Amino acid sequence: MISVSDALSHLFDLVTATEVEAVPLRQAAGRVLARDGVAIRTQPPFAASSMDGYALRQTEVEPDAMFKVIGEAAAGHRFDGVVKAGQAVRIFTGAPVPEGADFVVIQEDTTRRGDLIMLGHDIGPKTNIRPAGGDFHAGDTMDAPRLLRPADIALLASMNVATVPVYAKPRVAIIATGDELVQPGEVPNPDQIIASNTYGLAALLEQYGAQCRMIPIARDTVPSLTQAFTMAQDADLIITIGGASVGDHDLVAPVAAQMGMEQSFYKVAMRPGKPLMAGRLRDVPMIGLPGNPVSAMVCGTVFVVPVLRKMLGLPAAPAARVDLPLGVDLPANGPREHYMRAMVRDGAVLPEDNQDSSLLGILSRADVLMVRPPHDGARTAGEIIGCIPL
Ligand SMILES: Nc1nc2c(c(=O)[nH]1)N[C@H]1C(S)=C(S)[C@@H](COP(=O)(O)OP(=O)(O)OC[C@H]3O[C@@H](n4cnc5c(N)ncnc54)[C@H](O)[C@@H]3O)O[C@H]1N2
Ligand code: MOO
Repeated sequence: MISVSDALSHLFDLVTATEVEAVPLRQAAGRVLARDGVAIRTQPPFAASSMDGYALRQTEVEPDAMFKVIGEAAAGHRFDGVVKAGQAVRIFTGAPVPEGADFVVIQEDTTRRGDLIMLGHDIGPKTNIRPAGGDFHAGDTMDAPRLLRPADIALLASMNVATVPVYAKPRVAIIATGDELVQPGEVPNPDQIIASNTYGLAALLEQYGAQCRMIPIARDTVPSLTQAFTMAQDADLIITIGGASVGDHDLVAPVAAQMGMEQSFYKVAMRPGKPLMAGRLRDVPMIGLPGNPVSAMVCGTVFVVPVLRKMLGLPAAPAARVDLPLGVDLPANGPREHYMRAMVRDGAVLPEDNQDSSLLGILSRADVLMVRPPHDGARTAGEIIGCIPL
């Protein structure tokens, strides 16, 4: 058995970033920017008023000063003339500040009669002008790689980047295995159950940018599993679920081996998730997850999501953790790293009593996976422990 961190580095060695493709800005949210985004304009492109008011010369600002209004500047419509001594231009938020003016008095600080304005008494030093290029200049970049958030999309739009180079969504083929499985919505016979973790895993991976394809459930026979692997050969990553243990019907490893899989590792010192395997099947990276629903979902979170992030051009790194205080005392941990379903209440982390790896109800209720390192000693309430948010 290898450690979780060794398993993760072997997995990172199996994958590389996907191709780069160009997508319209509207489809770029949640994708990973693959090349630096370059501003093809300066924003704002001109000195712009930040308020509705009057543009004039700052040196002339004093209580009760009078100005003649000689024109108007609105957003999208500049005033073409020059503001001279004693003159002002009616201006609105977002409008270019006219030549000659270097100050905007907000309209609340003026009294207007006809084409004359008089200033009030409490005008501060703030110019109410946004300088040209205050946000960014042409040539400024958004650095890749970067997972594009909504604010990034707004910034790229403002830079006039309409087409965005992103890493292609990794195509992940998911193979559920087992005679006992039927799809949700089907009627199982008395000895059957519903395939669940396939659906949870697809949802998890798609949330992180994968494009998942569910291969029809492989039955516990060599031909059925061979057919499933063959159907998955055009994927960037093959995930199998179940059939990974040592039972007579656990055929994933033998069938993959028969088809030429180069195994990278089998078995990881973790709980749940011990019978994890990985390798390369005819050049396609493959990860074999244990069948227990919680084991598969935990391995999805701890291994597959970081692998996916690397395929999306992001740095190879384990799942992010937050440190939380323990809400209860804990006995010492055994030799395997334990990923415990836990709730967070009043800022403290409370592991569930029953950690059986078949119990999806407990996983669904959990807020975090609380991570206990191998051989971690007994802990007392209040001590800090690393947790992976779910
Ligand atoms: N003698 C031993 N037995 C087992 C060991 C061991 O070390 N020695 N390890 C146990 C551990 S830990 C795990 S985890 C499981 C892993 O088993 P498999 O990967 O071979 O998975 P299966 O046997 O196919 O299924 C286990 C369990 O999960 C259910 N299952 C499978 N696929 C799905 C699915 N897509 N959706 C919902 N449920 C699924 C399946 O019906 C079984 O109940 O092995 C232990 N045994
Ligand atoms: O590792 Mo199994 O995944 O403990 O249930």
